[in-house]
Amino acid sequence: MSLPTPQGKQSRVIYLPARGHQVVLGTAGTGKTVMAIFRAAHLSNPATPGFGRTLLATYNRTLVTYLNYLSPAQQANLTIETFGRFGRGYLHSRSKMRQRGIADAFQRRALIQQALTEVASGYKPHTFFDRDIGWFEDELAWIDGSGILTKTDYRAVKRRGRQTALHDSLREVVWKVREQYRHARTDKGLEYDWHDLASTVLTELRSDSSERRYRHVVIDEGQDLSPQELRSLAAAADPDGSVTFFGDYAQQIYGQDMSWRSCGLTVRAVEEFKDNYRNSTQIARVAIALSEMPQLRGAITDLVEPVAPTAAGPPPTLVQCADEEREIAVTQVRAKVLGAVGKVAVLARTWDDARRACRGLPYISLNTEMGVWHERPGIYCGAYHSAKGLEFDAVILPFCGGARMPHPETVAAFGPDEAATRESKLLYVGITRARSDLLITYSGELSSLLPTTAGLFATVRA
Ligand SMILES: Nc1ncnc2c1ncn2[C@@H]1O[C@H](COP(=O)(O)OP(=O)(O)OP(=O)(O)O)[C@@H](O)[C@H]1O
Repeated sequence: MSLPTPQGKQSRVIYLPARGHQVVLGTAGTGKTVMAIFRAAHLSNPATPGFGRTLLATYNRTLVTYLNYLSPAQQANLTIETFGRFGRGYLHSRSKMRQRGIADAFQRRALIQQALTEVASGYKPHTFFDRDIGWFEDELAWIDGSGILTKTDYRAVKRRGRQTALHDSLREVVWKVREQYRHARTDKGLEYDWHDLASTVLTELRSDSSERRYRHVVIDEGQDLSPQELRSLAAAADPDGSVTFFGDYAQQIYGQDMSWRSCGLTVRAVEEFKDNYRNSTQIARVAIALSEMPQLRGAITDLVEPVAPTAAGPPPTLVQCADEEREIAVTQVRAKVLGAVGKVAVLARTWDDARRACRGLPYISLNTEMGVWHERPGIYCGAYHSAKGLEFDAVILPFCGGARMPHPETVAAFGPDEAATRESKLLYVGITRARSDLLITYSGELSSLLPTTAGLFATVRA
């Protein structure tokens, strides 16, 4: 795989000082991942003054597979891994991690549900307890990801990103659920889950005066790591080394006014990438129109239409179908055609829907078990969130009717406004994965989250 030649600001970012903290921001397709790889290769190269062992960290395993594929050559000094793997390995090296000591997502959900039922039994019936379990999972993840360790701090903190503040008495309840959940989890021999691992990693690193394994840490897709994970990574780098954060801050889920300093980074200036090298002009226009819709206004800034060398492409197509079976048929016909000559991703809001759209097709699943990244033509299938950071020649997004987008579970958990913002960010990820072809299908009403500006799409009925 040959990486593109860095242009303009990109080259500068690779050669930023090998000491201190650096932040590089840019919207989709501006070359952050590629430059993160160049930067990590540079810092781990013995020819670089101040070189040293370098960790290139990101948030999911599919992305690690992709980064490994893109990396010019396996270098002895370079480790590419997820935050979770780094954290688990570090705690293991400090005798703070036993085999199978981390609750997986299913165990976590079941234990939170059980804790919620137990706590609710001590109160009079209240609609708060009827909230979707996803809301409680998300709130606990936010508490741990933010590094909130006491009830007092939780009650005092302003919950960013949430449109309606949670009443103090309800925070009391959430805290009880959290404590109950953690007791039940510990009773099962599960010391951690993937959300609270970072707090122990950070505490351990702060008291660990031994030499750091990594002189440099480079973080890709940093907006998807929690503040506590970022603090841990900053603490994991040698004080004489460097930390370089690449991310799309505009899409950060932990709130936009989270300061770098509070994430453990001391940053003097922020580098920004503005040129989109991935999407055709037509696809970028759809993404821009989406970012300007009320539910995302202000959340995604400075998105720009691509500059050369990206060519113009065919108009994105919006297909109105009689029903979902018809959507599947259209998706499959187009996936076969596009997948014969390039990489096509069929992405849906949930894994179930993605698999349903691809049933019977020969496809490669974008799941975290994907051990090898393929650059050959074919059909790739996954949920929107599994495609973060990746790119394809063509993207098909089935099931974009109003009944499925926003996802009803998200609406139930967070209410219509917050759900619209969250779900639009996922749509934004899906749309911006496409280099040249984009096809969206729906049945019933079109999702209100999608832009309908005249001329954005070629519209077809099937
Ligand atoms: N200077 C360049 N010249 C040509 N192509 C480039 C250049 N920089 C990046 N690209 C290409 O643009 C595409 C997007 O790059 P990359 O995946 O690094 O972007 P990103 O900012 O990480 O995007 P996202 O945040 O959406 O995942 C890739 O195909 C990459 O090879």
